[in-house]
Amino acid sequence: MCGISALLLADSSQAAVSELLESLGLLQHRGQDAAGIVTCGHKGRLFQCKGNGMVRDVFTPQRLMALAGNMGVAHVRYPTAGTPADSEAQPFYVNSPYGIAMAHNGNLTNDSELRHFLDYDAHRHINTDSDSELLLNIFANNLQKTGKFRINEQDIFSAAAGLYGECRGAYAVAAMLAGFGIIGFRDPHGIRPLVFGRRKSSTGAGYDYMFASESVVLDALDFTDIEDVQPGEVVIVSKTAVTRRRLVVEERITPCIFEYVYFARPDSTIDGIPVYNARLDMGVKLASKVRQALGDSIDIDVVIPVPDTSRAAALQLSHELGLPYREGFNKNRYVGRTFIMPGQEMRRKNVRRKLNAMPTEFKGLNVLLVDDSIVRGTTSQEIIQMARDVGARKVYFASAAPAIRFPNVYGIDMPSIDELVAAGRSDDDVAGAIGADMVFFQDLDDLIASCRAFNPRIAAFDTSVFDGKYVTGDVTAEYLHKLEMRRSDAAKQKKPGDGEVIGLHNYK
Ligand SMILES: O=P(O)(O)OC[C@H]1O[C@H](OP(=O)(O)OP(=O)(O)O)[C@H](O)[C@@H]1O
Ligand SMILES: NC(=O)CC[C@H](N)C(=O)O
Ligand SMILES: [Mg+2]
Repeated sequence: MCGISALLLADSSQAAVSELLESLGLLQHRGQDAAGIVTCGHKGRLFQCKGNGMVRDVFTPQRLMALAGNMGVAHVRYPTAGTPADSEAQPFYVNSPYGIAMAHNGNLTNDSELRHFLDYDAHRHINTDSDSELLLNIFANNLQKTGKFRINEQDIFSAAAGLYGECRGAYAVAAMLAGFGIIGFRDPHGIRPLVFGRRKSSTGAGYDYMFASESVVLDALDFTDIEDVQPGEVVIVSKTAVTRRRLVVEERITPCIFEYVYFARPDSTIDGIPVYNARLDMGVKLASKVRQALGDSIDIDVVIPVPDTSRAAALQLSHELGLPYREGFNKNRYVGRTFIMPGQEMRRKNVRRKLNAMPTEFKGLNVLLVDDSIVRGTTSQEIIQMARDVGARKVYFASAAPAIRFPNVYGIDMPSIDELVAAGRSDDDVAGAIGADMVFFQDLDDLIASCRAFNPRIAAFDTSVFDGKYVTGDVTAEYLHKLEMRRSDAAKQKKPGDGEVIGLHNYK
């Protein structure tokens, strides 16, 4: 689940880089593997810094100074396609036509077909295994068709319409055309989020405009008039105007429900739904599930969240059940999110490095641990053991999301059904596998209701990891098999080619 942003400052003498950097800091929770910024300065020259690592590692003061210009595009990466190579850090760039830099959040489901088309028909060289490089080249190929010396907004809409016709899957995009402006668009189902907003220029030069994956970025940087880019909509911010057009209107738009469960920051609002409030409501509904299962014999002494994401749901659940809420696990704030780390061994070790159980909160007690989700079971397994090690008597485990039993193909790296602890298991079997006395999973209808409560206009969500229904309609068993072969933990152990691909990155 990558994070993307793009900024155009009205005053051409100002530099966009410091706020782009800040935007990446605010989106770090969406991708910890690579980061990058491309800016556009005088004479339409593009400047780039990107590479593997956290935001704080990739950008040194010296590298940042070199990123000149009043507009730019930025990215933090959590790979879901291709390899972890530096060369797949984003934004991607192509020189023709016009000079385009692009940052992509999501995952294309027809990447093999697009790769073939770009090679055999469009004759465009693709230098990495990244699906995002394909997306950029599809856009470039469509823009090329205009055949013009200088383009206008209509040409960009035509290129995007071509892309909508050719690309399947999930894509929220922030792009920049050298010397022209910035562009944001979302796939027709609106699976991945994208917002934009404006702000009066500090020098009175007009309005600054920004796109970002999450509204928290725009809030923090004092932007106002924050709106979602609509599914299937293209928003173009040039030096002189903002032009938007909804090119595809799907019958049902289906934002990814896992954004509300886990990915997004609680202080963001996505498609009109405040994430924190949706999580509180998940806690209310999960409480009634626990009550239903245990009836009058609730023998729980204390409710304890698994930091960080589950806190809102756990708090509200404890309130509903009239049980004390205690912070039993202390979190090391310097260890990142474990679920989005590559490789099971790394994830497992980091749960232990990150969370430490405080014996006073567990000794001799029946505890209810609450997490937002159980995916591979890495966190729950470790944490339940930790609770027992410090003297917990019974350990119940509640998940604010239903059991995850199907792979994700839209930008969450859950490619393999075999890695999902709940796949093919009953709830009792899951409890056995993670070492809990009992598990409680949210019902899917309740999860959907928790989100819809804040925006009933959204009739449905992408809930594929819970029900195996893929909203783009093109996900076959063969595709899922190929994905698993390419991206399971076992497949990732095989190293990519050792050779350095052509230097489109400059981190080292
Ligand atoms: O069953 P698993 O495969 O372990 O995945 C689920 C866990 O991973 C996530 O936590 P993470 O540490 O990534 O982030 P957080 O600090 O935001 O909760 C999520 O919040 C669950 O705790
Ligand atoms: N999580 C994402 O959005 C990933 C974007 C893209 N598919 C990549 O792997 O780089
Ligand atoms: Mg967690």
